[in-house]
Amino acid sequence: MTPQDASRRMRELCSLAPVVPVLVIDDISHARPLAAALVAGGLPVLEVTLRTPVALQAIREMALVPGAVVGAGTVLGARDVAAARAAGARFAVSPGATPALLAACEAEDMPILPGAATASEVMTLLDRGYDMAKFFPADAIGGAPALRALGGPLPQMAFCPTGGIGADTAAEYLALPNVICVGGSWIAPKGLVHRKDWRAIQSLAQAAKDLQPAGK
Ligand SMILES: O=C(O)C(=O)C[C@H](O)[C@H](O)COP(=O)(O)O
Repeated sequence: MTPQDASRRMRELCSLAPVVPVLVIDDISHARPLAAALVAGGLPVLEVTLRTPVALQAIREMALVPGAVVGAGTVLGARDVAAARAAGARFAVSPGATPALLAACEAEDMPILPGAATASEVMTLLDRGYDMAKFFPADAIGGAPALRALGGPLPQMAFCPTGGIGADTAAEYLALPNVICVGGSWIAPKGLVHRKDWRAIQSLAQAAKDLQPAGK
């Protein structure tokens, strides 16, 4: 898959809803009901981080939920790409981007949302043919003002900012012309997941789906 095709696919997926829930699953029994609640709330694109022993199995199970488009997060290298692909992940997300990671995704036909935090990192991705990236860790590196500033000289790169974003700040990012969607874990907080409060999570998803860009 070419970088251009990968970015086109990621732009399509990121256009399906304003928020991509970032999920850390440590109990496999949570996978299906959690995905069902998020999809029912209007957030079909789900990122399951490869940070727990059951993450790959969770991707497999969540992919069976009608309407869910499940990808793998925390994809750091070729081994993760192969494992994510075998589990049925439809896309990969990474906090950064290395030549080896990008080459693996291109070879394995895995659309990737690579991470970038600086102008040079954005330029490196643009040089390779990518025009959709994750801005990470968004809040810690300057938030919406930093992303707005990057959009001045580099308007051709679109972003999904992630990292430290919450219900209170998401709208500010969504108002930027270079933001298609935002990512975050606030839609599926640990406490609610452990209490299996799927109804509350569905409500959080619904509120996130209905987010209006600030000032628009
Ligand atoms: O795992 C990855 O690929 C990451 O880059 C990290 C995630 O994007 C953050 O964990 C988002 O989580 P919050 O800041 O809690 O919304």
